[in-house]
Amino acid sequence: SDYFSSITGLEELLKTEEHLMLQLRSKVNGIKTSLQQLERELSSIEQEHVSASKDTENYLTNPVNVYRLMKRLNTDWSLMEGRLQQISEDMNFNVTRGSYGLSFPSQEDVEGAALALVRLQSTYKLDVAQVAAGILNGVKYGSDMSWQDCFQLGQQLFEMEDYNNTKVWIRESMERLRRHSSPAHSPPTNGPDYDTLNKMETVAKGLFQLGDFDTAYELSQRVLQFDPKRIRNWHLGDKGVALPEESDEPLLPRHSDSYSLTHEFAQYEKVCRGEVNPTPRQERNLRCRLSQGNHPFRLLAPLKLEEHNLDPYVVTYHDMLSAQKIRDLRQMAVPRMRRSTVNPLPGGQNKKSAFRVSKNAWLAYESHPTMEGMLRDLKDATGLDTTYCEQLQVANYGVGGHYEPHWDFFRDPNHYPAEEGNRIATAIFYLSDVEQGGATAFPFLDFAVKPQLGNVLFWYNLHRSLDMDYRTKHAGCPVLKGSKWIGNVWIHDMTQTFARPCDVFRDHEVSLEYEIIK
Ligand SMILES: O=C(O)CCC(=O)C(=O)O
Ligand SMILES: [Fe+2]
Repeated sequence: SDYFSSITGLEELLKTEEHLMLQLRSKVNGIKTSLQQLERELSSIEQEHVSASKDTENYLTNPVNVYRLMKRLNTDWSLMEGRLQQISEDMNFNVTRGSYGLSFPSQEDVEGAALALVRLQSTYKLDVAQVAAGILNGVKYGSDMSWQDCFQLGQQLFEMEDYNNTKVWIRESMERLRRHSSPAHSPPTNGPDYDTLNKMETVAKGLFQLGDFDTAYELSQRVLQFDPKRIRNWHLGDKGVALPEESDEPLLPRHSDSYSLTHEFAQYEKVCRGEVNPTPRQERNLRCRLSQGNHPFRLLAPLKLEEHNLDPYVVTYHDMLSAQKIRDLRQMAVPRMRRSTVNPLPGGQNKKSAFRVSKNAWLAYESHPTMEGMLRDLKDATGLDTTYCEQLQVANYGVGGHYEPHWDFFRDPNHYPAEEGNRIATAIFYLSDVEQGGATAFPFLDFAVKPQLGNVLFWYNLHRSLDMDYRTKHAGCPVLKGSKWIGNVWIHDMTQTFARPCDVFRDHEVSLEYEIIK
């Protein structure tokens, strides 16, 4: 399960499909050959029979013919029976049972994939007609979706009780059917199967109840066009139009989670879309410069530092990791990747969540020189002591994968070892580019950072006083196109007394107002 949460899983599914394809192809070819043989034998009998019927008397007075007729009926026909039996046995093809060891998506996967699409639609304000045409933000990628594809997605969303999106996709489906097929009154060439017709009927009923009469009417007319007999079980509606019988259960839209309705969430989505720009006053103090960091070697090989924000301090170090090292890292991580979890309540179980859709693996720094080098470079760049770091967390987000706004520090001291302290700083190594979407967004700071292979995004989660800095709330925006890889380094505070000493005054009040969700 969890195939929808990252690209690595999806490759398995392609392999499954390839296996099934090859199997079925060889079956179909085998059946074709047997049928051709059967065809030849049958037509030779037919020929013989025709010539016998033309002159029955002459035929039956010839002993050879008599013998052949006997033999045909006695043996040949039962041979045919056997052949046919064999063919029908060959026709058995059980997709899941006959494919031991193959990966299949679960119902949860299908739902996850539908949710991802809807998430992208709403975060990036995508036009459904464009998405269906395979166009993302003006770039044409895939092929068009058929009316059936759109209907299937709409129907899936209907089952998931996401009625607003149901309407949008069913409308698109009908629009496509109208455009690509014959007019409604002429008989269709290739109609949907019985099961799909049932689903169309159910969704049509639902849309009536939801008040989308036009789409419901069009959908039900299509059902009749494909299967006119169904009208027998329908009733006459208001304007003398036949409608599928309504069910009496009212449709209540699924309770959408309250966070997605907040002003804060709207701001987050804006930042993901790149709709907010830092004010000139904010930007005036920001620089891109060469920095020697905290190590004399960096005089020779200075760091390319880009400041995003000074308080709280958020910066990018450019070109910190070569493409080759990144390839090695990702390779090490792949076999260990598991669905990412979140830990929402103190003492609670880590849980899979729609809040965070990705896969990750934890790797020990000591296990490879590349990772040791990453820590060393971080230390040189920031001056922080790296004695207390969690293992490197490599994460992969597939299309629609995301991580909703959160803080990296732990609010409950039980969540970190007392001798290590809280997560004072985060460094995200970008292990890939992302074609569209997937930025790291800071909704309270009004900017987002686009992943760029080899760069490191670094910030302090805590004030100098080690109080939590609530302004550092951040998120991984949904990936619109591409596959996003990151390596998270979390540095803890216990050994930073000299690296980042506290101020004379406790400086945490500025961030307190950001603790409350607005
Ligand atoms: O994916 C991102 O850009 C952010 C990831 C993140 O915040 C985290 O893993 O804690
Ligand atoms: Fe984070």
